Amino acid sequence: MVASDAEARRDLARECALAGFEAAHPATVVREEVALDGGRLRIGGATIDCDDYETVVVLGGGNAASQVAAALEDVLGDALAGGVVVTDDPAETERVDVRPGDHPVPSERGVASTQALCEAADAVDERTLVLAVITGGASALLPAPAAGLTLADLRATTDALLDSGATINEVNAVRKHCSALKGGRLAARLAPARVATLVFSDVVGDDLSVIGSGPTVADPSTYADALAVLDDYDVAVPEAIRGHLERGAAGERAETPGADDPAFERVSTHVLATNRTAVDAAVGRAREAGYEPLVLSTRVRGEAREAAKTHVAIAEEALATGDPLSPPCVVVSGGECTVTVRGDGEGGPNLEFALSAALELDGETALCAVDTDGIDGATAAAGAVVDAATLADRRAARRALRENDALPVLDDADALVTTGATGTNVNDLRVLVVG
Ligand SMILES: O=C(O)C(=O)CO
Repeated sequence: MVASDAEARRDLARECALAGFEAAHPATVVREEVALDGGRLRIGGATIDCDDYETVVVLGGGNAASQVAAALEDVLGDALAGGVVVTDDPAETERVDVRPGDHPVPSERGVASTQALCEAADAVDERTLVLAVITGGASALLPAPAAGLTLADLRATTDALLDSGATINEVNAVRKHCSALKGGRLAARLAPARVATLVFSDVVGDDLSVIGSGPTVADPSTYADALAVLDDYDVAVPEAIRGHLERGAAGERAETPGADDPAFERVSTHVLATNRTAVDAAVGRAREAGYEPLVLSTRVRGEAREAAKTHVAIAEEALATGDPLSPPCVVVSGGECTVTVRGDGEGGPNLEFALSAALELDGETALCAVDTDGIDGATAAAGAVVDAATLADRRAARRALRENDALPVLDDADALVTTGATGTNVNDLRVLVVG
């Protein structure tokens, strides 16, 4: 293998991934998807006449919420009166109040910020157009304990759910039924205002009622579903939570609003960016570089180290037989892999994906695996770029993988992709460059 060819493949893998980050950044997305033209607000294919409303405000939360708010300020200018968003990744804004919260476990300051959001929500009326910004992370960043519950109850429940192996749909069925805001309750609070919800999806499959626990979306799940999740996964939660859910299932608490609830009569939902946004941009960069691209799937999930082997197998097949496409080619996938933590090391799903791939790769292939929010697991890296030459000591690398300690090995190999918080969050992205 010629060293410069290998380097070019690694560079291209990284460039494709970074193109994905840029395309999914709120500044890029909002510039493309939202425009104000003579009082008419275009959001994707829909149009709302701002002149029908006295006030336009932005309310919401999520990792990317303040970046979306800043981009909306640019588009709307004086037409935007203000608003409140809660985030852990603050951007500079002029009109919208950016308040702090924490993720993935809710915090005291998140509760205070969400209280400010609720007060702003209670101040709107039918002459208000609310742009409700919901991005990944909103479930933890917008904690509003239901009556009788405390932040400590929510924190203990979040911790237990995140360790349980339950899917995000299941986790959020519980969170929605412990909240005064999630599962459509924010929409109920905002009615009769006109609400246009702007969504950045970090959920595989983009179920609107799951993204950020769907504060403005009708909720198909029930208290009984929430209890079933706790039972199916043996999740130990505080007595107050179980009691609350049991009373809800017995009909003593109001259900989250469903599709026929009048709360949603004046609510529309607009998905501005998904994993596909990043995947398409990565494909575009590959094409520019003269490589035939293939989108494998935007729904790859499961144990990261195993999914990595499947990706390597696809590259091997391409090199050996030209199926599913002939090299030089670029295979892109998205979705969200998980890690079953057994050791006590530093890593995340993308770092484990990359390390597992590096142990298998042989031949003219480079792979980049990154989290589009720039923070894989709880590390300071977005992910890594690897190839057959990345690992100097394979035994040590295998041991690191066993101990969930991918970060130091990939750092020593100078393989990390380190971007810092990217301002967006549309799940994971992997790029295989096959020479
Ligand atoms: O990230 C969150 O807040 C979710 O619950 C999924 O969008």
